[in-house]
Amino acid sequence: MTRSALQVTNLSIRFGGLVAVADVDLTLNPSEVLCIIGPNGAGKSTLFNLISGIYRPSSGKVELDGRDITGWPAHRIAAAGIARTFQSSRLFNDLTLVDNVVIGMHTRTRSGVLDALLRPRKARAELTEAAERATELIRSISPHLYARRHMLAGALPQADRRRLEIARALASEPKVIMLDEPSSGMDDRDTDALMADVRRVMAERPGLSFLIIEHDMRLVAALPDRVAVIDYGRKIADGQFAEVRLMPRVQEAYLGQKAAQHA
Ligand SMILES: Nc1ncnc2c1ncn2[C@@H]1O[C@H](COP(=O)(O)OP(=O)(O)OP(=O)(O)O)[C@@H](O)[C@H]1O
Repeated sequence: MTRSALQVTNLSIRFGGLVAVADVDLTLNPSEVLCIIGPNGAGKSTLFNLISGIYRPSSGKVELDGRDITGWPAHRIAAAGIARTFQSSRLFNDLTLVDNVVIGMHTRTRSGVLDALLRPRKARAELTEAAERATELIRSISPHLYARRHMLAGALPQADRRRLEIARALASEPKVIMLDEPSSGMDDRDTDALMADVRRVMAERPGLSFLIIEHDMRLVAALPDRVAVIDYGRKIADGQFAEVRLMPRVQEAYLGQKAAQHA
């Protein structure tokens, strides 16, 4: 049996009286795309924060490639092979695209501040090599971004900012990459380009898995191998989108939200 890339078992977190994530089980296989969907406030981002070490779970287990990483701090989890993007952009606007990606490599570079002070030549050589690798990575992800690699990130339109964030996440050479609403703020054309980028990245990196929170049903219907639905912190469905979308519980979860919005 193949080992799962990511295994989440009975994962829960409470904030005071609120159980934001409740006994969630998830399996993400190598080379798989799994989308997490669910109404606003269902607990999707909190689940990401638990997996990536921003929050410590109240109970449950997270395993990466068979290794128990539960409760590890975020930087250790990143170094172990989980990269992520956030709903709101975390780019350095005053740095070029290449430098933003170089920063994403920090879990893979060896020189620290002390090295830079004590062995500046070695640190400089490592930085030059990182810039070359960052440039190559940008080229492999998107010719469009490659043409803009020396621009400041702050000058990029929204869709390119998202692409760059994915490039930066990939720079740490992760086993699992988690994208939090990658298509938000994109039109249909940009969303199609994003899906093409993800497929290209996957084709070039056998074994890499994607966990994606998404609201755009066009993407959810087309991109993932599987979909997991979260509602009130619990997983209420897991399977092919075509089947999951017809489940009464899933329809109720979304209808409940629409009713609340119209109240
Ligand atoms: N640090 C926190 N302290 C207290 N409550 C929190 C905290 N983080 C999240 N919550 C609560 O947990 C619940 C789940 O929030 P979360 O942001 O995970 O939902 P979501 O599914 O990602 O929503 P959206 O689709 O709107 O981004 C919400 O009720 C939220 O208010």
